[in-house]
Amino acid sequence: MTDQFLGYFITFEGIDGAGKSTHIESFAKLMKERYPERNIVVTREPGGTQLGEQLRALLLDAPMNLETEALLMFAARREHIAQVIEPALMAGSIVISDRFTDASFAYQGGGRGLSLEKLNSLEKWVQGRSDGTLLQPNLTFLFDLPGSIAEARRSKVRVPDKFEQMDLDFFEKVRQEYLRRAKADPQRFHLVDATQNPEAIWNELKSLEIKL
Ligand SMILES: Nc1ncnc2c1ncn2[C@@H]1O[C@H](COP(=O)(O)OP(=O)(O)O)[C@@H](O)[C@H]1O
Ligand SMILES: Cc1cn([C@H]2C[C@H](O)[C@@H](COP(=O)(O)OP(=O)(O)O)O2)c(=O)[nH]c1=O
Repeated sequence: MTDQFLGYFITFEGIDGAGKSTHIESFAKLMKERYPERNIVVTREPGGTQLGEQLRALLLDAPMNLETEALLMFAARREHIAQVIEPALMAGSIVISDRFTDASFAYQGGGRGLSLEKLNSLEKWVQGRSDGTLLQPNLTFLFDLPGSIAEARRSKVRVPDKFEQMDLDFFEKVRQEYLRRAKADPQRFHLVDATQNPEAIWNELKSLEIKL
């Protein structure tokens, strides 16, 4: 039997420093105002569960083999789906996640060079459902901007983690893989020009009609 999701799954994606975190909480509030009867779940990857947060601490700090990194990202994701995302969607909640699988394709695939074949099989394994479909976001905001602008924004405010220490060439490859995926699935992706000022971005997010 097909498990019917009554909820709606939204993800925020983009290279580090693109401006996702700046907008995610206000966006969650906006959804609550629009849909007061719905429960809103704001979560993140890697993370979102106790185990996922432990894996996050390792992933953002310890240098590791590429396959190990991908497997741990997807292990954290499996737990996140099982404990948080699927139950919330089954109960009709709106789930808003700071990153999901597009980030694995972009960072481990585009950035570090893991093959699409391996990423596709991990995705199938971790997001596969009993009816043969894959759990996917209904809507993904991709905050797009050149790596140099993102780097300048980051350097003002934070101590870089493992990924944020990567060079511009890495972030350009990550960005290109995000854009490739957005082009391949225009129905799911909404591309945000993240070079705009925060007010303009917020107006864009607010004006988007979202049909649950
Ligand atoms: N549109 C913007 N223009 C200029 N600076 C921004 C913009 N959006 C966010 N910032 C700033 O850039 C930094 C990184 O933003 P953040 O939202 O943490 O990015 P992300 O979550 O995508 O890594 C923060 O200091 C934030 O205030
Ligand atoms: C979900 C995910 C994140 N990442 C990376 C991207 C980011 O550099 C990092 C954590 O993302 P993020 O939460 O955006 O970092 P911050 O708290 O600094 O805003 O993990 C991957 O490499 N693969 C993945 O599958």
